[in-house]
Amino acid sequence: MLEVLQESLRKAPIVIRGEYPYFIHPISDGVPSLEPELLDEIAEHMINIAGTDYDRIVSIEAMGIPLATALSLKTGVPVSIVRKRQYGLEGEMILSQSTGYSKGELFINGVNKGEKVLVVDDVISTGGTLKALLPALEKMGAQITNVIVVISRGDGAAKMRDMGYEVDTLVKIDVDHDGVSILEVAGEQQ
Ligand SMILES: O=P(O)(O)OC[C@H]1O[C@H](OP(=O)(O)OP(=O)(O)O)[C@H](O)[C@@H]1O
Ligand SMILES: Nc1nc2[nH]cnc2c(=O)[nH]1
Repeated sequence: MLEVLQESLRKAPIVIRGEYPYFIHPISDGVPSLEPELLDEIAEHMINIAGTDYDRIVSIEAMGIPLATALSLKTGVPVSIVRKRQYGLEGEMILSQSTGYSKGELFINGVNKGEKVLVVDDVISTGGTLKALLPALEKMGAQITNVIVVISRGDGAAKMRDMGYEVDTLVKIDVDHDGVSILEVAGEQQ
């Protein structure tokens, strides 16, 4: 299951950002090369989890964009990207994002009251991003049907569950200075 994703994670290099061992992978960074087979495997898996019954796919720049695009092409569902830049459009929602290595603001546009929304992203780590985003989408009147994140590292997904949000993840990993270890793969017995 998810063989292309697992193989690519085993090859992921690590760089140190401050104290934080940061893995570099096509899905989370777009480098060195994001192969269509990998995107296809992930998009198919997301459709197996969430189906296609939603009005909008919401994802976060930068690395949610290829995932949301691949899913949109398969499902015919439109995409709204949560941006790190302000547009000042009517109804724009502003929120504060904090990750393990950055802080900033996010801006949501294009999500309409009453819409069924699928949220996808590349990585969940501290959960800081989704902790800010999911309540904001609900405040805008969206009904969140599923939240799917490709790679889980750390306890962000568990924290989101404690807040009442189920986050499906495709692989759980651990990262240290030597590389990535795969702890769990969706749909596989451990
Ligand atoms: O669970 P968290 O600790 O919040 O981390 C997860 C966030 O970190 C990454 O984005 P990043 O802000 O690095 O932006 P990028 O996609 O532009 O690289 C990832 O795409 C998530 O949005
Ligand atoms: N690429 C990448 N994205 C992340 N988002 C949260 N942690 C990480 C990480 O270690 N690597």
